[in-house]
Amino acid sequence: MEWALAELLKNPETMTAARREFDDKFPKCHVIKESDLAYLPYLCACVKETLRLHPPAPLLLPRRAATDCHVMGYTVPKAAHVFVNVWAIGRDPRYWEDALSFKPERFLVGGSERDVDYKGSHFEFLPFGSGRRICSGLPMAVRKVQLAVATLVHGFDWSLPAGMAAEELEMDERYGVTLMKLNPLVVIPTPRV
Ligand code: HEM
Repeated sequence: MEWALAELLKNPETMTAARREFDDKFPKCHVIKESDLAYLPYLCACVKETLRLHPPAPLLLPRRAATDCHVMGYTVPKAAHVFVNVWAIGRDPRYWEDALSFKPERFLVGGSERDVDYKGSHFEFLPFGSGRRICSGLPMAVRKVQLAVATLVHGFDWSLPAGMAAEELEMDERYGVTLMKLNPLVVIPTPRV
């Protein structure tokens, strides 16, 4: 959620587009419910784009090779620990157009990645992993994050601390088991409803 808000603030045209989507479909005093998410494809694409650039588990969970195997010309010996760097895959320009830019529309109808979902069968996008150890909380996690981001975006105007321009907002990462912002996001909310 922190990364999503940071990206929306850093790319104000995406915040405006997400807002417009709400305002076109719901009255200002509307309290967003889970069932409303079906009408907010742009907001859902913002969450997807956030998870592409900032996967909370950047190396998934470690795997251990059950047998010697050969993958793309490399030999992986039996019992080797294997880490899948989904952070790097999500930013790889071989798989993503304009890979480092925050462009939610790539996941929408007409976008280059419109059919990519969370289920682990599109190997260029694996924020929840893949295969038999895929995140078992996936359906709940996606809905809850979408709902929380939607509520924050719809419910408040967000501004940066005095004098800070959107382009100055740093996106440095603290690398670890989970991928966090190096410096926590500082923003000023003003209720809209
Ligand atoms: C945005 C939120 C979340 C993200 C990005 C996420 C991501 C992940 C990832 C990448 C894995 C490892 C998958 C793999 O190595 O293939 C995982 C495993 C797991 N996650 Fe999540 N997760 C999230 C939320 C949740 C929630 C809310 C729950 C529980 C309600 C949950 C339960 C689990 C469990 C139990 C596993 C281990 C599955 C296994 O090893 O069989 N996760 N998650």
